[in-house]
Amino acid sequence: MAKIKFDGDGNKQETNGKRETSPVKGSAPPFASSVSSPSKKKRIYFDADGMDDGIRDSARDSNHYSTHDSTNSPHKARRKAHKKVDIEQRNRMLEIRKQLPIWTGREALIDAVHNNDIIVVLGETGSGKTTQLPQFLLESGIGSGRKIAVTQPRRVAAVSLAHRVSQETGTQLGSLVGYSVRFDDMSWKGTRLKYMTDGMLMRELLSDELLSQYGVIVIDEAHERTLRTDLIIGTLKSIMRRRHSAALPPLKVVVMSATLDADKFARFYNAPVLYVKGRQHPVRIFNAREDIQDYVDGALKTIFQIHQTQPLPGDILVFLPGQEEINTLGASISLIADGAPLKHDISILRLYASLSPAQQQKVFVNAPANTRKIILATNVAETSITIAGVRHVIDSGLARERKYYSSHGGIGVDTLFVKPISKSSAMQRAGRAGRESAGTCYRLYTERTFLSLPPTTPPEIERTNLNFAILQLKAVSEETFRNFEWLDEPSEEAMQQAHMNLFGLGAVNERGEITEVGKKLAGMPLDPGIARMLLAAQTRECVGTLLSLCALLAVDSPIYTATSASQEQEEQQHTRDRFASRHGDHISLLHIWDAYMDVVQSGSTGDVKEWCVANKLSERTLRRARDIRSQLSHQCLKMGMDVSVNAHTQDDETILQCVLEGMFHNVAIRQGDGTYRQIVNQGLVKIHPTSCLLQRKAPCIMYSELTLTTATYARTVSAIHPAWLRAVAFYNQRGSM
Ligand SMILES: Nc1ncnc2c1ncn2[C@@H]1O[C@H](COP(=O)(O)OP(=O)(O)OP(=O)(O)O)[C@@H](O)[C@H]1O
Repeated sequence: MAKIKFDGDGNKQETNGKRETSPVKGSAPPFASSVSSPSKKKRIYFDADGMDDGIRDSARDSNHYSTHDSTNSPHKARRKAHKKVDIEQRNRMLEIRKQLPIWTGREALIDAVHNNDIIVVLGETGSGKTTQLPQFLLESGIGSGRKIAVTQPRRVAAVSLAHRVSQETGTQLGSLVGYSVRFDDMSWKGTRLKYMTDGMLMRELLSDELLSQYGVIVIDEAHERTLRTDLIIGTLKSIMRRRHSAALPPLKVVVMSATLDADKFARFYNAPVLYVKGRQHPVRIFNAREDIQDYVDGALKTIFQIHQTQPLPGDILVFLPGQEEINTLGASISLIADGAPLKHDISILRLYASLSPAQQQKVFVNAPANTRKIILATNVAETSITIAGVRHVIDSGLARERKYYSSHGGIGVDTLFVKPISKSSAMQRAGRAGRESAGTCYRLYTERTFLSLPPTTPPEIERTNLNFAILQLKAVSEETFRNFEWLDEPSEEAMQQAHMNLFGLGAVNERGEITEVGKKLAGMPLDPGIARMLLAAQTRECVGTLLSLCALLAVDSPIYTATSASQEQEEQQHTRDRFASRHGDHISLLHIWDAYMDVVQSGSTGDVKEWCVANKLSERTLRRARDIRSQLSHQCLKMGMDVSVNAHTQDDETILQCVLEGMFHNVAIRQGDGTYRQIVNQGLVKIHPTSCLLQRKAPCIMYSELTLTTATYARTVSAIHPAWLRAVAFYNQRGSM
């Protein structure tokens, strides 16, 4: 294997975004404890499908304690756990906490929150903001005995932080300290410190407009400017005012940011800024001598260069744009590792957004002795988290991003594409190697390329459609929508398009007011279009089937996709052919689902695994879809829907008509040259090669998403009858009356 050449004499370091030239400092602490004995022969471990572990079990148990659970005994158990504190552990962790830079500012921070309703904390990464500041507030009794919420843009961070802080407090996860993320709630009414995604706090607003159960809201990673964080920041301003007039105790707000964007938040809220100095261990940066086009291959070579030359302990974290690249690289690593003599065992783990929280948490489990963990991740691992043991980062410099293209007079489209990251992302990625000790970061791009990157990623509000945002604000109340102040005002055109989309879905009426349909759509933890499909299914009595389809659309494709081996590509094509429907990919997905559920219901866990392997399907993805389906089903039952699978209304065309009600704007008509023209903005799209409709020449198609690579490709495509479009327009608008 040819070696990758990196620039860097080992002196270049990056510490919290500052490039320095001092020599490497700090020494590595001993490796965290290992759990199994080393083998003579080198082994490869995988986060294989179906491989359950302790975390999975505890997550499963946690459902018994869910706040949604109406039985009493779990609450009793929680209450009991709530009172149990492992004093020894708490004291041991206290010594570690006291080493963090933020500890010296403890009193000043508590005073500042006492004396101000809002403060902005500008803290360097690694200073201890996220784990410590909420504990300081809890310990000081701020918040009138109400809960403290800490919002995170990403699920994996919310869950792992709650794990860490519950350890630090010596309590059981889900009792004093808990988390709440989409489709997974590990908290109860007695939880005082709740790490949650910004999206979950938005959802809580739907049932508690003034967030009356909270005394403090801490908004973490505010500089990431996700759409939901922006929505919370804007909404809190009016909530604070309205809590005063409702004679509720004041709501305290802490906005935490890692960059100089802090000034923007301070101006917005007219709030003081407090600075916390950070402590980041030095990270040596190595830039590639030339930009590496085949970054998967570049990452592969770099992994083995590190593995064969660097001592243990020292796990490797690789940043890639998406799941496809992760799967490709994972397969290549195991191929090479199978045939080559390795210095140590390796354990390959994956981390990306659509994995379940339990699957994501596997990356935090220590590797067995004499084993190097290789974690293949997307940008979900970029901020907030600490993966113990990681000393080396490999950065492809790329991320998959969703961007919304608006269009004059029509309805814009969401497109996924791979693009270079920002400088601040690159620095965050490098920083993951220096959380516990000195580390190294290998960039698969030149220093020149790094210097040409934009300083920050633009706020999500500038690259997303506003359907969700407007619907959520209106669902909280028209007053919330009217009083809402944007940190960055979206364009008038984007607002109009969102209103048009929502009108098309029947979510708002012609005066722009939210309808009953709109309120139902906002209440579902889904994109409004997907939620609309479920409502359509209610009318057509096929909710049970649509639930399965919506769950499948919420995860990645269960069919293994890209790997470079042509034999594997052929096998994947066989899988697609085996389950293919003449109607297209949506029904094909349901064919996979039905076959999978047959095996689940009749076979053992081993049978399911074997069946998935034999059919080239990801059991992990299907299991995740099953989890999501059961959560959605619970939600639909609460809304009074019949979720049974009704054999009489199961015909494929009825199901596709339901899908079309939520995706009416994702429709294209076939042209003479074989391409398709979108009906809403006249753009040209091609059917993705993985679609079973590729050869069918259907005159009219609908699709779930567009991907922009060498052309604009429609993915998850089905053939529809043009006459259905008229019926859909009628149904949706009838819903809005
Ligand atoms: N799960 C963990 N395992 C080991 N150490 C941890 C863990 N979580 C946090 N730490 C330690 O605590 C330090 C502070 O973490 P914390 O997340 O509070 O920092 P932060 O200031 O919020 O940084 P960031 O902005 O990067 O999230 C980390 O640098 C690390 O040394």
